[in-house]
Amino acid sequence: MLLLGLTGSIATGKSTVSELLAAPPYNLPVVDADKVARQVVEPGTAGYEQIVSHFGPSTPDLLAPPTLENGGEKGHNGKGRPLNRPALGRAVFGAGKEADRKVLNGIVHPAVRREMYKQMIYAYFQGHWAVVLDVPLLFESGWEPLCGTIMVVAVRDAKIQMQRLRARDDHLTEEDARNRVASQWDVRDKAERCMRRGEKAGVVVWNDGDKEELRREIDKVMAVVKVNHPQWWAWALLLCPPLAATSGAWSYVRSWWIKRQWEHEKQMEKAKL
Ligand SMILES: CC(C)(COP(=O)(O)OP(=O)(O)OC[C@H]1O[C@@H](n2cnc3c(N)ncnc32)[C@H](O)[C@@H]1O)[C@@H](O)C(=O)NCCC(=O)NCCS
Ligand SMILES: Nc1ncnc2c1ncn2[C@@H]1O[C@H](COP(=O)(O)OP(=O)(O)OP(=O)(O)O)[C@@H](O)[C@H]1O
Repeated sequence: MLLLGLTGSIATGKSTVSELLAAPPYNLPVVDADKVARQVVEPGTAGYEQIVSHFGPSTPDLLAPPTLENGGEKGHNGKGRPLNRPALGRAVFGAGKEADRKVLNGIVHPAVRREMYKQMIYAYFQGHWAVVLDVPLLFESGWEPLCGTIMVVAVRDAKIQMQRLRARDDHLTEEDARNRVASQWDVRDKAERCMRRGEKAGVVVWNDGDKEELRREIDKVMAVVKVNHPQWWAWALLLCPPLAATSGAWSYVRSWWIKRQWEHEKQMEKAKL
């Protein structure tokens, strides 16, 4: 089964693409890291407790105000009110907040990884030819070598990204939006890094146009991905676990090598400046 990593930067269109891939004619299962990241910090989880204990003292509005809809003072399950996500966002995105963001990532990411592995294994045993891993921080958090193919959804014009982000999340101020964009790698760098993997292992979808154009672009790109990863190969991997292990290991080593070379080049470029 192909692990198709879907990434980009904030508001460049990953969720829009994952909806297209989950619908006919593709019907692919999607493991959505943002969705899982919400589940693992619901009241009553270990993630929730750790976030409240670390960020509570410095963030007075960390929990959503009590309302009838969210279950009042003690929340729906009696384990606390849900997190006030915009407030937590302000605590971790922005200049000088890298250490707090690291703490939050350290709490959330291991739990996200565990849940994502479970969902991937489930998709493998269902015999799908591919599973989409929708992971915004795929490159930043080292998931890249796991993916047989990576699809980066990118925009050439940074203004479009900002406009779409502000239109979708109207609770964000312009500064909030800028901080969020700046907390990730530049999406054009991600596109370049993706192309470095070669056509079989990396595709870039440019999403500066309208949604109809995006759909056409996806159809074009998916035709290439399907030729490179046919259904018979998915069945061969399912029926022959040693083949799956060898193929997975080869793909991992190749991707790791490309990642290493890229990092080396970037270091050399920095040293020249
Ligand atoms: C800070 C939080 C509470 C803000 O919640 P909010 O509902 O406003 O945003 P949401 O979770 O929908 O994320 C929106 C987008 O922000 C970006 N983003 C989220 N977390 C991070 C992060 N730690 N670093 C950089 N970008 C991030 C992603 O592009 C994501 O798609 C939330 O983003 C969070 O818990 N982040 C840490 C977990 C994480 O890294 N999630 C990303 C997928 S693993
Ligand atoms: N081609 C397009 N034309 C117009 N609007 C678009 C296009 N692609 C995406 N959008 C809109 O831009 C916004 C951001 O898209 P989307 O939510 O898919 O991004 P994302 O990369 O998943 O963001 P995040 O990282 O925050 O999860 C959404 O409101 C979406 O409807």
